[in-house]
Amino acid sequence: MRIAIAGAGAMGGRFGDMLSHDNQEVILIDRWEANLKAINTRGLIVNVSGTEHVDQIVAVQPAQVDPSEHFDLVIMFTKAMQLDAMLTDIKPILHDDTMVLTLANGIGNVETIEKYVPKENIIAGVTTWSAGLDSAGYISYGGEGIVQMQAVETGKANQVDQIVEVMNSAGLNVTLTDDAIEAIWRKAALNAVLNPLCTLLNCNIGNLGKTTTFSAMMDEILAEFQQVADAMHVPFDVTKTRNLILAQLPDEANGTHYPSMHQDMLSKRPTEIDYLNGYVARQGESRHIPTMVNRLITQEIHAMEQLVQGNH
Ligand SMILES: NC(=O)C1=CN([C@@H]2O[C@H](COP(=O)(O)OP(=O)(O)OC[C@H]3O[C@@H](n4cnc5c(N)ncnc54)[C@H](OP(=O)(O)O)[C@@H]3O)[C@@H](O)[C@H]2O)C=CC1
Ligand SMILES: CC(C)(CO)C(=O)C(=O)O
Repeated sequence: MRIAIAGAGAMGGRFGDMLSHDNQEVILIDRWEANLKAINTRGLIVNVSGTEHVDQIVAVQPAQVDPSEHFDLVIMFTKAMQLDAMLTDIKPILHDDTMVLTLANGIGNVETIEKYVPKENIIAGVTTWSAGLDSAGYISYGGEGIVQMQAVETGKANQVDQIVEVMNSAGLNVTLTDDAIEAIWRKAALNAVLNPLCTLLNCNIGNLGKTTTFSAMMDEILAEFQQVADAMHVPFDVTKTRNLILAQLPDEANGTHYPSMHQDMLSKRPTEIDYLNGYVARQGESRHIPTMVNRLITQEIHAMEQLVQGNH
């Protein structure tokens, strides 16, 4: 299967590495020139639980992709705030026979893609796989994860089934769900708990889970998600969400992982807080639903962004 991964950072690199190792035709698309140069010069260096290998995978600028090229699948793996720009850049290769999969964190990504791609060509999903971007052309990963996804509209079932088969052959643990919106909200809530708390407390997921106040902090954040989801008529099961969060704590899951938001803060790069806690805080405020916890967390992360970036 011909696959283009738009966004060659930590997750784009991990998925590209796993798919290319399963003999799929994969290219990485990215605008970050230093990343492209490193990958095309020496290969993508991949550190898997301490053991390195080099993946000779092609990485190109969006403008370098021949518009006549047809990819069976494009996986969007930019950060949420880069998604619109990347879609504009790669629009020439978004043909009628190209499926577009989004596994990025945050709420609102599907709506952004719908501006560029017919709904029946969009597959929306979430993933608990993790990866770190150590430097340009160098990623590290470990642990296990899952992918849950669903076509936004029916009509391309055969293509979706082929994509599930290819991704599972690469070991990506993919299942189809009948409610991607619920899965996206559940993952966003997971990220709204783990990502900012690990970033503010400077700890990995496992150590956060060992604190005596973790459970109370999780429940405060999730209670506001539940109220806003109810008001927006979005199915949200706080117990399933709690269980998914707790399942990340063991080392063999994501316990040793510093969430992507922590990595962004270390790299002095913008975080996705506005697509997580910030999204729920805004939606709550517009409906006169108290969302003080998520609003304060959002403000704290933005303040931290300004401090680490020197914009204060
Ligand atoms: N990391 C993780 O463990 C997980 C992440 N996710 C989600 O997946 C999506 C992608 O995340 P992730 O792969 O971690 O993101 P990364 O920040 O690692 O990479 C995404 C893109 O950011 C840009 N970028 C990264 N670093 C730099 C830099 N130093 N200078 C310039 N550009 C840079 C590149 O795009 P560009 O060329 O446009 O600059 C890159 O393709 C996000 O929505 C994230 O929340 C989901 C599950 C786990
Ligand atoms: C790995 C995981 C699940 C932890 O929140 C994630 O989604 C991230 O790092 O952004």
